Amino acid sequence: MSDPAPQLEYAVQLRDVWLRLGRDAVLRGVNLDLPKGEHLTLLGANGAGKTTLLRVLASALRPTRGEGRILGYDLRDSRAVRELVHLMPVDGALYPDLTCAENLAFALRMHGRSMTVTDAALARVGLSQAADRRTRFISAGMRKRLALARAWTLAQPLTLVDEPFANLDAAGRRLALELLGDLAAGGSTLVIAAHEPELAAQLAPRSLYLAGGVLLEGGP
Ligand SMILES: Nc1ncnc2c1ncn2[C@@H]1O[C@H](COP(=O)(O)OP(=O)(O)OP(=O)(O)O)[C@@H](O)[C@H]1O
Repeated sequence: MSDPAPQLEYAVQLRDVWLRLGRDAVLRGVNLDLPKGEHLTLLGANGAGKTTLLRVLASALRPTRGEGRILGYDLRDSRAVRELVHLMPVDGALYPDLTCAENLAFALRMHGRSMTVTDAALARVGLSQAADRRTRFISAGMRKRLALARAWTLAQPLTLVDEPFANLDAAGRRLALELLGDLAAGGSTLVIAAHEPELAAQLAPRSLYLAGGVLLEGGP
């Protein structure tokens, strides 16, 4: 299948994307058109390939076969894609020896943004008291809050979130909905991989289901 023509109204265009890791084909002929501003919930059992697909969309993994565009840029143009996309991995991908405030400031600096918003972002996620604690010493839920604060502060045009509700208490899940809702309202397109379809659907009513590396419409 040929490279899709760049269409600026699409956040994601994938054509027959295959990805092989080791011996296994983890993604098998994935096709996807996601218009800008239309948010997507990605469902599927453990090991179905959700994280792998998010990593392909972030240009962190290159398809073995097939083509794709992110906001009009070829997926192979990693530099351009990474300027526009934020991937929030399931473990938060924080630097364990940096404090909460330093983790946020570092991300902002890497994107040439002002670091003056760090305090406000920490306050927004209830982590003001933990600002100076190294992230290796905070709880999994606090790390999730910090990773959400980083995604919210960066507010990239395409935000990919892997299990944003995992490890959060009820207040944390409400906060995740609010922060991701702010991102959507601000114009970021969201792709949310989650095991909580009813929560994710509040933000992203369109859902697709991965099974054995194949992307299907609807639920299981
Ligand atoms: N680096 C790797 N090398 C080989 N296989 C891998 C690698 N990373 C992931 N896989 C395999 O790819 C498949 C899909 O994994 P992936 O993490 O994308 O699933 P997932 O849908 O996100 O699962 P979960 O819901 O458990 O987070 C799994 O079978 C996994 O073992």
